[in-house]
Amino acid sequence: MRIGLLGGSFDPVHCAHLALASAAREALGLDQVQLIPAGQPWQRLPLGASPSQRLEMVTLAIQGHPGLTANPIETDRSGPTYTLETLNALPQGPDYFWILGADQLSNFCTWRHWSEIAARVQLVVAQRPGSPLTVPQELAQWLAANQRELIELPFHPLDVSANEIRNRITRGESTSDLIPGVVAQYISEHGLYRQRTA
Ligand SMILES: Nc1ncnc2c1ncn2[C@@H]1O[C@H](COP(=O)(O)OP(=O)(O)OP(=O)(O)O)[C@@H](O)[C@H]1O
Ligand SMILES: O=C(O)c1ccc[n+]([C@@H]2O[C@H](COP(=O)([O-])O)[C@@H](O)[C@H]2O)c1
Repeated sequence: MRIGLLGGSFDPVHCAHLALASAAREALGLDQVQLIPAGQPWQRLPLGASPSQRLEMVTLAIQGHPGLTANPIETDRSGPTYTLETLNALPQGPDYFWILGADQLSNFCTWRHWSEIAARVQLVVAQRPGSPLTVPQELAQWLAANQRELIELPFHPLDVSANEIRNRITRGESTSDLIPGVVAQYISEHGLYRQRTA
């Protein structure tokens, strides 16, 4: 089994997340890609939606996307969300591919025990407008020393961010081009992002 993992705050999930997960699945021949909403993304708090709301939005968003699943492993856990803890809790056996955008790659060496994460998964990075795709020096050295490579995913750049979506909702503007209709409806029904949280 080859399983892709796309972790995120998903506050809210948007079309670039879905495109990224599907692109990785196709390009790398993955059996499935699991979207994993972080329970308490410690570098991100406060968030506009609760862990269960972000999980529900992801569950709605992946409807009709074959091979994409929502994994509640991090929203079911309490305390700050550390990716290594998640990897430790996943079943052994499959080959895991951790998918991330260029912005998070730049940040990767601030993750808790990042080198253990890099040893456990194949890292897969996608370009993102506004974030030059640069490999942090420490990670580049680690990859070379451990004869490991970073996979660069062929991915058509999409200038979409959850921050832009939250801002638009706060301003009362449409987000229909950036998020699935079911997610827009959920946000409206739950009154999310009408006021700025950070
Ligand atoms: N437009 C995009 N292109 C490529 N990767 C993306 C894009 N949007 C999000 N990602 C990646 O998806 C993962 C989860 O992202 P996250 O849930 O934090 O969304 P975000 O849009 O970056 O949020 P925010 O705007 O609040 O910072 C991260 O690895 C991020 O780099
Ligand atoms: O493990 C860590 O210390 C760590 C630090 C920062 C980010 N992450 C993970 O990176 C993913 C993307 O995070 P974010 O902030 O872009 O939503 C998400 O799965 C986070 O849990 C993980």
